Amino acid sequence: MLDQTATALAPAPAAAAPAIRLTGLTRRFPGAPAPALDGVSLEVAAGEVFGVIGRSGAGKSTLIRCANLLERPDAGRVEVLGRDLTAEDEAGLRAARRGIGMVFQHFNLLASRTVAGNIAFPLEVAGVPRAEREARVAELLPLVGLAEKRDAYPARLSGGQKQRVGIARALASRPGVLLCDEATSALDPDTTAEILALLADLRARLRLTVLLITHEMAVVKALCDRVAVLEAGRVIEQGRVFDVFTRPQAATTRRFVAEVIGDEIPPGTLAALPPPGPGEARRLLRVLFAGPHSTRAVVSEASRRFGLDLNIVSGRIDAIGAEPFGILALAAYGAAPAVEAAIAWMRGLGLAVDDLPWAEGGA
Ligand SMILES: Nc1ncnc2c1ncn2[C@@H]1O[C@H](COP(=O)(O)OP(=O)(O)OP(=O)(O)O)[C@@H](O)[C@H]1O
Repeated sequence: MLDQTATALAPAPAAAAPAIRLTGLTRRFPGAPAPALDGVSLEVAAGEVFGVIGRSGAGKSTLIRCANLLERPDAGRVEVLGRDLTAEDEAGLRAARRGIGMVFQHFNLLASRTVAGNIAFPLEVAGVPRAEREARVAELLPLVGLAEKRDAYPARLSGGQKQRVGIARALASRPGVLLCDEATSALDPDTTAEILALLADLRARLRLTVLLITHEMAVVKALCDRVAVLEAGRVIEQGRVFDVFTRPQAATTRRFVAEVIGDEIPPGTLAALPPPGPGEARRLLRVLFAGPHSTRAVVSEASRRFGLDLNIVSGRIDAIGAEPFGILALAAYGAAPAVEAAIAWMRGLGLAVDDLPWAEGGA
């Protein structure tokens, strides 16, 4: 049975349909003033880690529950590994769910079973013979770093260890896709980092396809290839994590991104800057360097070439995956055409330059 499942759920070839395709998902709970999901569409490619981020109440839990039909959408379609779950009857759904692993925020372990017993549980339910179950558990324990804890009961485990069990259990039937519901939200920061590293490692080794929901941008940054931002049941922005982090479009996304990118201008900084001199323009610019630019050289050369006074008011150099980037906020003083020319010159170098509002002290 295990082998059959594995074959049926082998990763799709590159040109095939996405591993998960959600189309026009809508869910309104009876009596609720607004729908929890309002026409959500997204696609997760085979081997991709896709994050859905949103504030409390945005609709994330409803979305992930709809993705395996634990919650039935009022409208829309859920396709997983080429199978339309919305068209399946209960028996079909049970079979399809064996190809979908689920990791929960609160682990949902059985207190009366050992670590091995919890990991083997979905295999037992699926009727996998004992010897095969034991072989699979023996494979999974070292993979999640729990080789020593085989016979421990959940009450004796730390939160991080419990989630390792939850992850191993989700992988037990070699699912074609993994759904993660706030997998690190119940953990402290160090344990969160550990579990994120484990998921990143498993993802690389097993080429997992993952759809995860989270309210933490750090999770998206550490794990995801692409991200969708959910607000009031709608996707307000989606794209590659690098693009969304470095050039967020929606105000909500900018707030999320600021939490992890840390490119906010420290309070009081702008108020401390001088007003523009007579005939001078003063602009606040956000300059994004993607790739191996030297921020210092660009700032000093722009200043020299165009006769500007450029003050760095905040700066941050970071990387998302293997892609480095830098973000600077510059207060630019000089003749208006010279500032324009400097902006055009920087854009010509491939930098993204945007105006920021002069939020303090008045422009
Ligand atoms: N079973 C339910 N009955 C009625 N309303 C519900 C139900 N489940 C969710 N809702 C409502 O639907 C909206 C979306 O909830 P959902 O739990 O999906 O959001 P969320 O982004 O996961 O938030 P949180 O992070 O707080 O769980 C909220 O307004 C919520 O109150």
